[in-house]
Amino acid sequence: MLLKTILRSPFKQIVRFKKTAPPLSQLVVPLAVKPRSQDFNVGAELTGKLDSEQIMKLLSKFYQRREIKSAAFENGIDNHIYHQTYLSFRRSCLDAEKLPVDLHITLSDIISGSCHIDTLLPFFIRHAKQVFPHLECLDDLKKISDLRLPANWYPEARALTRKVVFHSGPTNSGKTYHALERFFSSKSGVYCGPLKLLASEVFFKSNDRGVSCDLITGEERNFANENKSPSNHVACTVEMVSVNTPYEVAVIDEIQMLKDPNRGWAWTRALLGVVAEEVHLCGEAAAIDVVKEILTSTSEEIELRHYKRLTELVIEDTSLETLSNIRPGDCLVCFNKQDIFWATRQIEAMGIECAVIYGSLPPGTKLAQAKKFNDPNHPCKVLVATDAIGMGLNLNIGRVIFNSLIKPTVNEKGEKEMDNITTSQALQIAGRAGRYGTHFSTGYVTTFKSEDLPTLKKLLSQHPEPLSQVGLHPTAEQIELYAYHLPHANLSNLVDIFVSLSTVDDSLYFMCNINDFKFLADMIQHVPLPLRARYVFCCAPINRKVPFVCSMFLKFARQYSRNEALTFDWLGRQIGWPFPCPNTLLDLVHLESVFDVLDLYLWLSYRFQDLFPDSALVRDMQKELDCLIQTGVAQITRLLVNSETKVSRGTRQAVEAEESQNNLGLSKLRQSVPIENTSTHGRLAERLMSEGLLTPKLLDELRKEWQFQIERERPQSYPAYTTKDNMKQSKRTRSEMFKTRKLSRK
Ligand SMILES: Nc1ncnc2c1ncn2[C@@H]1O[C@H](COP(=O)(O)OP(=O)(O)OP(=O)(O)O)[C@@H](O)[C@H]1O
Ligand SMILES: [Mg+2]
Repeated sequence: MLLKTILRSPFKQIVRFKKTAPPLSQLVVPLAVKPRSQDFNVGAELTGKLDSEQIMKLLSKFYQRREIKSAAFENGIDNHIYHQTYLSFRRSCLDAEKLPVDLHITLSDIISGSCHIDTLLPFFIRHAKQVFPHLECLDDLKKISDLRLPANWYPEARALTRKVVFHSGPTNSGKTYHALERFFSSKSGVYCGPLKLLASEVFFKSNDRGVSCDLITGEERNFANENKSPSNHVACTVEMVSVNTPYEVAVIDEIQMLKDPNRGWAWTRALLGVVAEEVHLCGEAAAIDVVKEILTSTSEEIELRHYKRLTELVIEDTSLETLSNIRPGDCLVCFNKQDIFWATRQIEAMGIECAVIYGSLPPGTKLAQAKKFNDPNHPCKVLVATDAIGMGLNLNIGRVIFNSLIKPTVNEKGEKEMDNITTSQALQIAGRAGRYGTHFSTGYVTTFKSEDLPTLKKLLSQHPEPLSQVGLHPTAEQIELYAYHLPHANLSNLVDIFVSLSTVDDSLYFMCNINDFKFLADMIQHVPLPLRARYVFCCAPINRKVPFVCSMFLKFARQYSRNEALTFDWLGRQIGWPFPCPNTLLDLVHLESVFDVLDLYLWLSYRFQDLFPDSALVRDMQKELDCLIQTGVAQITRLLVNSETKVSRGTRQAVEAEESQNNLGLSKLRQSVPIENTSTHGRLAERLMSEGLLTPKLLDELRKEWQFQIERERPQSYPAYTTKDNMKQSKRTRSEMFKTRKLSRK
């Protein structure tokens, strides 16, 4: 029971990265106050030498006084700063040789009884401002980080009264289609999408229709015109949209992403800042009210257009239960790579070819896999994917099967949660089945496990919760102004102080998660860089969980700080170019991270063209790498088998040696190694322990249950083969069944 409760129930676990924001005083780093250099001690000349013991006594008395504490508080000095200042002030008072004359005289007067101890207050506050410079400019800082009126950040958009059209409706209802029709017929337009693949799709569609359109993503500028002059139409990822270029029509897709804890700020910026006569928003009706509310600050009204789903979506009454029930047109959706690899292996063992799509695959590989799955003449008719397919690719899916309904997420407080997927996510993913225009005129959806089916039914019967807040993010200019006021604070610290002092209208807005930014800022803190360059480096969209990418990020920053060009040759040496075809899953995962490093290079090359001169060559390198990864993914079962052999043959040391050679973390290795029956528990347990979700005591109890359950549950879960012959037999039968079913559907 215990095992079931922990692993199967829709539990909610919160891992706190950041508990609650610490108070400002604990974020600011005290500065050391240098004693003044003076040739002779004027104070002593005038009033005689001071006795340290008497000074200690009077300062201690001063520190205890309630009146002094409350006066300090009025000057922005809280308990923490009060104490830190006291320690520093006492140190400098005891260094009597270097005391400022006025302080020397005042101390002497207090000791002689000719003046009250409270006379020290102005000196104490003067000292506090030296130790904590933010006290001097608190009002300025608060003003800079006043984010209550973000609409005012975009004067060019505010010079227009834009016509805003909200296309709402369920998935597959033609929202984007109708907005794009307006985009294609306009004299100039910008499409803002959530993913590179969606922006590319619009780029190709537009140019195919004879409407010249450029593609702009963080890593790519693709001009429709040969002479590289900009076209009137642009398809871009939402972060890249210009808030200075005027357009007739702007389309902002998946507008409900305004609520995204990490990227929401980009939709808010596009919504408030895009300079267009007509702004078309596409997305869930749940975003309507918040958009209306935001647009009251711009005095713009919205016109609502509602659409109905173009094909039927049926929730099946039975779950899949076993992979032998898989049929052509099925897409098994998993929320982690382990399950993807595991399921692929099992399905291919039945003689059924799979297409595989997950987030960290390069775009070319994703497209190649999608193409293979979509091609009616290709034998591959089953897709195993993460929710990376939730937005974007057009796939000929007949049925979506949720392998599980639990997905790890990071909420707006930077906390990692293991929770049931939201209604919005369930609808988005389920909505991939039976896309209009494919040969599946009805979409079907179900779960793998029967116990998940009621939850899925419930999720799909609900409407996504209305959005209450949308994301915001400090701009480079705001951080730069902070740096001007607090020149000694490092970037990560500046951002913390910014967030702590910022005022946000929390009835409508929230501050997006800045943990990734801070992580990168801390990593390159020791590298000497100008603030603007440092800020740009820290905005790089990299996955900080991949050690190889992080180490290359640091190398890029170092090379840049030395003002040395990051040439193709240099890059090749760093990453160990060229690579052979991947042989194990580790190789494949490593190639994926190398692809991300090249993406990082290209991303930086648009920001620092001089020192990243070889973007064209790197792009070619990336194409080659994409092909290698495609080859690897096409033979995923072979890679899985090779990985397993290596792991089972080798000892822990061998695995670790390979891991360090590949510059991968152990967790990555574990992630990439398929989990098979009994060993599942050991590795899963280790992972749960390392993630703090399981205690050793609990593990002990669980082990006892596992022993019992392994025997009992094995035959009911995915088909587990005991002997080779048995497996071959099952493989043949299933493959035949599959072919028959495929023919009968045709
Ligand atoms: N009126 C139409 N004529 C022809 N094709 C259409 C029409 N409406 C939609 N489609 C096609 O149907 C498919 C689904 O439409 P679309 O992508 O606009 O849906 P959506 O509501 O934006 O879905 P999602 O919420 O998943 O983004 C697309 O391939 C689109 O080209
Ligand atoms: Mg759409």
